[in-house]
Amino acid sequence: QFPRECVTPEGLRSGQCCPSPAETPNDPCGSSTGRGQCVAVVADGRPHGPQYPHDGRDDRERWPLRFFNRTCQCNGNFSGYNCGSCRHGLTGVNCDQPVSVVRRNVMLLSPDEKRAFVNALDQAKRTVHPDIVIATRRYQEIFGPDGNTMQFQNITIYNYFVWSHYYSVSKTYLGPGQESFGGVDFSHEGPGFVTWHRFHLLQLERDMQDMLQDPSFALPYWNFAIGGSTCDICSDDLLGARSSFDLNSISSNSIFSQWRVICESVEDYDTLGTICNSKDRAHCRKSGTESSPIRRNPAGNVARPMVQRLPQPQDVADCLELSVFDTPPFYSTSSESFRNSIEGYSAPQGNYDPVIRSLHNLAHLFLNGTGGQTHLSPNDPIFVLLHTFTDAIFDEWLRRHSPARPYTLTEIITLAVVAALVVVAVIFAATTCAIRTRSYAKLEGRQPLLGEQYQRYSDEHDKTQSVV
Ligand SMILES: O=C(O)c1cc2cc(O)c(O)cc2[nH]1
Repeated sequence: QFPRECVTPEGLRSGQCCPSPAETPNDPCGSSTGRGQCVAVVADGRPHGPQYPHDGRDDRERWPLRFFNRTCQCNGNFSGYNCGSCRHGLTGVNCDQPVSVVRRNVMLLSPDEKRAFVNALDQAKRTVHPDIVIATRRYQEIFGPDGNTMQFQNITIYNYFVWSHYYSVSKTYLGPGQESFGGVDFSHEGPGFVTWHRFHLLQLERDMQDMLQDPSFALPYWNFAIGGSTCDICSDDLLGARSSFDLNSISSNSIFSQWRVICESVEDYDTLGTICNSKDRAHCRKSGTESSPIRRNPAGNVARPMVQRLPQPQDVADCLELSVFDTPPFYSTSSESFRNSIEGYSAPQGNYDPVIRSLHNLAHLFLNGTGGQTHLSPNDPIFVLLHTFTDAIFDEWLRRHSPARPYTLTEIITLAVVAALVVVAVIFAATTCAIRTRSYAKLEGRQPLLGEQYQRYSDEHDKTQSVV
């Protein structure tokens, strides 16, 4: 997924993706106005962990170096692929006006607010992303059969949200006739789980703010930690009630019954070596089959009773007690790890047990359908609300256990200077004391004990009373 302006044959061959902000053409990254500059990308070069035994086989390794090695680095409050937008929470031409973006409990929205949110999601499902296009082939084939037909497609704002999640979890293609490697997931089962999903949500929130031209638009959240087996947000004024005709479908009174899922033909992508793309639908239509509606059957997985109920409020309280963010082996088998507990591969109290599913994972599996399969889950818009709540718990954990931030160079220098001054002051004070003590000791024999002014104490007077 890249800015549309960067995916020309010349753009990709140059390895540089440094577009100009819309207001200032021919000004890469808005450098002439101090918004940013075009710099070499520095990607993590450390070796992969044991879970991923390949090297150089997957476009996603050391992202985005397979495609681009120079991109915009924005200054201060500026942000975006061309530094043409503001950091979250800021607005205005100079990005210096704070704007409050408050995520609220979706159940507490007014009927008008609920309607506006549902309509905004539906608009995002239908609106082509103004800036971003998706790759439909791996890098090897990205220039097309003739070397000049770029293999990128437009995608809608919401489908881009679905696609990027799919891209992060999809298998590593090892070549024709070889089984793809499914042992790695770039956004789950590891320390990046909470931060990856935080950025994912911020991207959608930002895209919807731009679409609605409302910089204060906030995604609401679903408090899924309510126990029991009722999906409280599954009503037609929110995310869609259950259909009366099909246990696995959404009621036709909900706009979400009209939504069609993308990225479901994983076997085809593997065989053809393609990536999920919107041609799926055309292909399916030609062959007489539409792509599928969202499937959802909350609490309906009778084969797995453990996932027929939602997490309990105490589960949230318990995982917030874990003070260590993540623990070795930094995987879905970690114990005493806040990350693995909120993700839901260990118990909320921290102990790992392979049969346990809790918190975030349990909420996904409870949905029992599209929302419970990693390559498809964001197709069900409940994903958005499930993850804003997961993110709220992460936010609370950061407030309670915020790991000490490493000092910056300026802070280190300031601390060193202050420490040096303190040492000099202590040495000076100690030396002065020592010299004075020595000279007083010499005088002691000749001086009255309390000095001149205290000689007016009269023996007749109360010793506590001054006669000065
Ligand atoms: O089986 C699980 O634990 C499971 C399913 C599922 C689906 C999903 O979209 C996730 O993000 C996580 C997840 N875990």
